[in-house]
Amino acid sequence: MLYLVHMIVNIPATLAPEEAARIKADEKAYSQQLQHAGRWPHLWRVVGEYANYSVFDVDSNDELHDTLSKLPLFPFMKITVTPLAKHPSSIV
Ligand SMILES: O=C(O)C[C@H]1C=CC(=O)O1
Repeated sequence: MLYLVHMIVNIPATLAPEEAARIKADEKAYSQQLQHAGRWPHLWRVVGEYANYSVFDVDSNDELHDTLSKLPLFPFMKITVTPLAKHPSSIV
């Protein structure tokens, strides 16, 4: 199942810079692990924003929720999920 996910990151200024850097490094490692596993096939930066549009390829709503809630930046994100279905005119 494919899901379009919009993530907006808002790290509070009160978080220590070293802690923010550690969380971002953990986030990068976790996201690359999911990308290598084929679970996160698209990750695109929104130009001019600390935000991304991603496509996740997972088996269920529960798996997506579990995956997203384990993101190290999850406590600092606003996430919007759009489930995707095959378009009848699509040739792929
Ligand atoms: O930078 C972001 O958009 C947030 C998050 C998504 C992947 C990653 O490494 O960080």
